[in-house]
Amino acid sequence: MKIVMKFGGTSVGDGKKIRHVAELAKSYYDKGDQVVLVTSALAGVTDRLLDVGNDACENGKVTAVTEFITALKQQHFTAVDEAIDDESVKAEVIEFLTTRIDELEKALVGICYLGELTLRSRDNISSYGERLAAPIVSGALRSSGIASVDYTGGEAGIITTDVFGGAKPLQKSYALIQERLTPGLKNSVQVVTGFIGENEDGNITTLGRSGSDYTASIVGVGIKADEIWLWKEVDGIMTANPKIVPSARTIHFISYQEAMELSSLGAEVLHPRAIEPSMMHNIPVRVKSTFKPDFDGTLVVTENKKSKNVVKAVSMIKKVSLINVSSPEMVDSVGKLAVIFSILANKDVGVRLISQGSESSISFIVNDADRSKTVKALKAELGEAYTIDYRSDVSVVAVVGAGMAGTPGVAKRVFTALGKENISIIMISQGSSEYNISCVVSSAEVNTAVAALHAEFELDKPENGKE
Ligand SMILES: Nc1ncnc2c1ncn2[C@@H]1O[C@H](COP(=O)(O)OP(=O)(O)O)[C@@H](O)[C@H]1O
Ligand SMILES: N[C@@H](CC(=O)OP(=O)(O)O)C(=O)O
Repeated sequence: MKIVMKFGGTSVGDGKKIRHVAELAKSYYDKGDQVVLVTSALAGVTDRLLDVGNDACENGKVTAVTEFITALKQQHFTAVDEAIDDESVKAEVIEFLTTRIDELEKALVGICYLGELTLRSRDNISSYGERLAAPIVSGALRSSGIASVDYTGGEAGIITTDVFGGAKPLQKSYALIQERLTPGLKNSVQVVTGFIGENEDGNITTLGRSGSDYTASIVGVGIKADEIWLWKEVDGIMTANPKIVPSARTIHFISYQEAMELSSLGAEVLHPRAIEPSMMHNIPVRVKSTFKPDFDGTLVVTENKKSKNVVKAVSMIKKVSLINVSSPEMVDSVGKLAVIFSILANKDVGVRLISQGSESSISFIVNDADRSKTVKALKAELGEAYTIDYRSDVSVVAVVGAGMAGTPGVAKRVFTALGKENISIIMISQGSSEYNISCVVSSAEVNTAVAALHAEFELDKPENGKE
């Protein structure tokens, strides 16, 4: 089989874990599979890179950069030591990482002096996590006796739009990936950095936070993979986040559509865009646990396997704000909603949920990070005839499943289950696909809401009576 295997930050968290990842990939390669490996940065590194970049820009402290670089070097050199046995491979990788980290230090010091961090330089800085991880993973493979080369996303052929922080691959990427990666498929395991690509001018771009799943899907389409495997610290896509609901179960089959709804409604197990390229080319995506390689995990496929459960999973979105816009001017008028949403679009604000309670008001959910610019822009542009208010203490809880479409009574069960827990629903939204019902509740109650809905739809019981 031709498989793209993606390992997230938790799976490559340190040298021991990288060694395990290399062993896993080797075991499939030795069995005759053709494997391309996509790696994320070591857990937490991307966050730290973004923090140090912002700090360099705001405070300009070169000493803080030097301290960060020392720690980063130490972390990655320790990982090399733990993951790679062969001394000459070890020396090669250390030399390469040293050059790359020096380059990063210079960029950060530059930001300190300039006091400026453009979107382009932010992408460049945040790309270093993956650009430091890939050589270690590739080195661990070489050390175990497998030929391996590592590529940045751009080197592998991922050429993107110029939207720094949220770039998308251009159509030509797929042919480029095929051309560049196919020759090495038979006799090596090639390693590609997740999360990053480059624009047509050769500048590094990023595909959005947690974008390595998306990379795997893009590479999978490029090499015409049989399956794309996303290795995680969890058993697969589960009926709820197992950290919130310990009795959550693995969903064995889920459709592309359901998986997309689930991830865009907050299930961090999958990047919302990750499914898109694989769905367009009908490549199955498997979500598997690095701790249980023999467990099949979840298979995401076209077919909507109707399960006994109308609801397949419960998810939640935290760190969001509810914005209410109301005005008598909205009654009996055409185009007012277009004006409101154009204001948001001009400020680059994505809307996560919308609900219109009456003709004179509309409510929607945006990420917390966008709240203040949204409120400011709406107030400035809509004027005094409009009332704009917001709540920042809210979260979204959603039930998702294709079985909900056309099944009466699901909404009643959602409201009753939340009511029994005394949870008041601040806003309701349902997609026209009828694949989800989402409710905005207070953040203090969202975990209870998830657990209550999980219990109401009996998601802790084996589907169709068997595991
Ligand atoms: N429905 C869900 N099923 C499985 N995991 C979920 C779900 N919702 C949220 N999660 C969380 O998503 C994370 C996915 O695993 P992780 O290995 O961290 O992925 P990656 O490293 O690729 O980002 C887990 O921490 C898990 O708690
Ligand atoms: N390292 C990037 C990309 C990524 O996909 O990471 P992870 O697979 O650990 O979610 C991020 O933190 O956003």
